[in-house]
Amino acid sequence: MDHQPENDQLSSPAIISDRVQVNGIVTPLTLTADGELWWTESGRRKSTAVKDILSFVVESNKVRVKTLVERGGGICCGETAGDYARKDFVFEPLSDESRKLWCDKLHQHLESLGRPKKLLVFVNPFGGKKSARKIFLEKVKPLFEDADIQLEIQETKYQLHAKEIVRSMDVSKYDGIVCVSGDGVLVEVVNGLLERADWRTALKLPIGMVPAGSGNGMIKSLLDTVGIPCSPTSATISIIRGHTRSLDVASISQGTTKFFSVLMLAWGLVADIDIESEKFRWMGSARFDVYGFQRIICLRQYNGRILFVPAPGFESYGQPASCSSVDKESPISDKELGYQGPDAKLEDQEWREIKGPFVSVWLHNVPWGAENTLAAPNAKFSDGFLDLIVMKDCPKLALLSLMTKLSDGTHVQSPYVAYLKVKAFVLEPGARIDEPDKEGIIDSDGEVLARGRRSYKCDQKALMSYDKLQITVDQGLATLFSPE
Ligand SMILES: Nc1ncnc2c1ncn2[C@@H]1O[C@H](COP(=O)(O)OP(=O)(O)OP(=O)(O)O)[C@@H](O)[C@H]1O
Repeated sequence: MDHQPENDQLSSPAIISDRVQVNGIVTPLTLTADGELWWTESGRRKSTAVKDILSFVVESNKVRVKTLVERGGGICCGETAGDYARKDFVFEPLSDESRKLWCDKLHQHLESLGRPKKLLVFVNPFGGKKSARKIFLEKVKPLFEDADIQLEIQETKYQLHAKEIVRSMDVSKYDGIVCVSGDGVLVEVVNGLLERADWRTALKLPIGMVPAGSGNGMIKSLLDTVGIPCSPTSATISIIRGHTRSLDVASISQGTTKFFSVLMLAWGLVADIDIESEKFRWMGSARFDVYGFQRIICLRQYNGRILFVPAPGFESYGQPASCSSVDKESPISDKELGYQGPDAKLEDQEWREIKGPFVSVWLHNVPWGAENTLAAPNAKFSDGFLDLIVMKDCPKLALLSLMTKLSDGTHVQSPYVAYLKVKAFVLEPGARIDEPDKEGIIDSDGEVLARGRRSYKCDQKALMSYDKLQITVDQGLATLFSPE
């Protein structure tokens, strides 16, 4: 016998409930305020997963609802991808009037969700294993189309192309920007938005990531935080749902030159592995492990000094230091319209210092540096602090074992690692101790920020010189599409 779902079985009130035909059988169908569809089939009650109606179309007398259900749930068959399956649910209202009412209610429900309607999508055909185009066409575009999201697609043609577009685009035309790429394009987008005169408004535009690079640290951090596997499908679904979260932005400055970082800054071992392994780009993310092993066997140490303003609770790290080497913020000229970095009174802060030699200095904004690297397990997206991971002297065997611990973040428990949170940071990079005529590389978000003398590809120009640079954090400045 057909029966309506009991109200206490529904997760939220019914928006509409009516008898319809499903697979030729008349059954009650209910749409709840949470976006669940309930119907009975062969005497059993079924439901789609909450809030996973993507869109619907009317096909003659029938209504086709495009849905996503969690793998293993529901009854329809369709493509299974990640933890979700795309399924169509088709029903036939018993009258024209009922069909119109269903369409109105489904439309109202979808409108109430605040999902993005138009997105600018960057596809980087060069990132990672050069598969972004394929990922976009096979995994991303069909889902966006099913969700009725209008796309403006832009393949990036060269380095900084995305930044160039973002700097001058009409932000009011879009509900978000999507990067089908690695973290490099995301950083370009954030920097492009911050260089605009209207950066305050522009930064409210949510940015979504679909993993198609080598590292994919940002999207891994976003999805892993809520226990979702890092896949193009889950990333696309989280963009479709339209939830957002704010993200701290670190301003790195050297004199009047500025760079805005959202992922990390590395100097020493991590930077050398990240940048010098580019010659193994064809290996995908395995390049980091292979080259990492090589770098530890021939370990380098660097002279230098770091200064930092510790977050509350981390005041015991390092030694007290004077703020004399901290630059006062440079005055803003009329020509500089973009964001100038946070208005922090650095000279009034309690600075501490650690002197070299260093094996590695690593600052992290989010937990994952790459899909297999939980660099800073305690990092938060918008706590206003950067996690600092410092390694000084460390035996090679211990270092090799630490490499294996990067995948679950337990490296920070090692007695060879100092792990703390900082509000501001100064790096004074020095030369290698084994070959003092050679210097290192400073890497921010996977790109070279500065190259020292006789370092890898030292003839190529970088944004900053291999010299003192200063970092401050602005809490929650950028906006990301996020699964929750
Ligand atoms: N058509 C292109 N040719 C060459 N480089 C490009 C092109 N389009 C974009 N780029 C540059 O490719 C660089 C790397 O891109 P991306 O971050 O997407 O991949 P990745 O470096 O493999 O991944 P990750 O940053 O996550 O490690 C960026 O600096 C970007 O500017």
